Amino acid sequence: MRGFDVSLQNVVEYGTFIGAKAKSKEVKRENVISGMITATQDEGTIALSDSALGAQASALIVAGSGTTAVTLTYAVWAILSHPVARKKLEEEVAGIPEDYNDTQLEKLPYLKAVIMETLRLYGAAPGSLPRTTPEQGFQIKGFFVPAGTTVTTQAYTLHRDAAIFPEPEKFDPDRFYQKDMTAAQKSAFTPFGGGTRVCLGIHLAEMELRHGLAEFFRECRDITLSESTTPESMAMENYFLISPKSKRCSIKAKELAVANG
Ligand code: HEM
Repeated sequence: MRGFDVSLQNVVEYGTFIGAKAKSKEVKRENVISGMITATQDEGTIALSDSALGAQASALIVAGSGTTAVTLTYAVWAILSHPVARKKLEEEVAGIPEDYNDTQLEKLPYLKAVIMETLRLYGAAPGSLPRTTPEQGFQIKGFFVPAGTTVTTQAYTLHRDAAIFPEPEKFDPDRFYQKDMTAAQKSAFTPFGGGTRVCLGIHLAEMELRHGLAEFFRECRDITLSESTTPESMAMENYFLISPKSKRCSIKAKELAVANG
């Protein structure tokens, strides 16, 4: 717990530092925090305080780093554990030019399918996302839920509903490969949440996943999982953000063992 407190403290301190830097105009390039300052000034609303800016920056660090990192970690594990998927992905990403860009990556159908299947099984935040019903209450499937009730749904079980995703426990990118999702899949597939509070970083996260996986599976053709990486070591723990029980997915290149994640 002490370790957690220290980490949180570090994030808050760094967030405050970023906020102060953006305010002092030391950073020449526009970034999301300086954008917030400009937007509130333009609208004539009260300027964001240093602590509010720091809190925004800290929240983005927390929401935007571990989430993508753990999803990438599970993606690498899943692909290295499935030789057919690995071969298809390696062949697809090997076909793009050396100086590839994101527009080219977006057009790769197998990479897209791998990312969707990873997000289905190993999206970083698959737990409850609470909402409060509006003042007029809420009608759903013939039931009335009174105003002010906390309601929630979560991706974990929706993504493992066999009626929507057959053989749900199977890592199978082909279920999304060059196929449109069914209507039921579209409404159940919520790795980034949904509605007005949907993940703010959805497009950045998808871009990071595309780049991370494309680069890894172009460059690391001789990588295998280390013996210590097993379904047990990768079993999912969930304290709002998931992580493997062992906190890592160890891989090795030829004789050299490296830790990933
Ligand atoms: C694979 C990576 C990611 C996953 C799976 C993920 C997932 C989620 C989920 C499930 C939520 C809750 C949405 C809801 O309540 O409906 C969320 C919220 C949020 N995410 Fe992400 N996220 C990822 C990456 C990122 C990145 C890269 C950023 C920004 C740099 C980010 C910023 C945020 C923010 C700011 C919120 C709060 C939005 C709000 O309450 O209005 N996320 N994310």
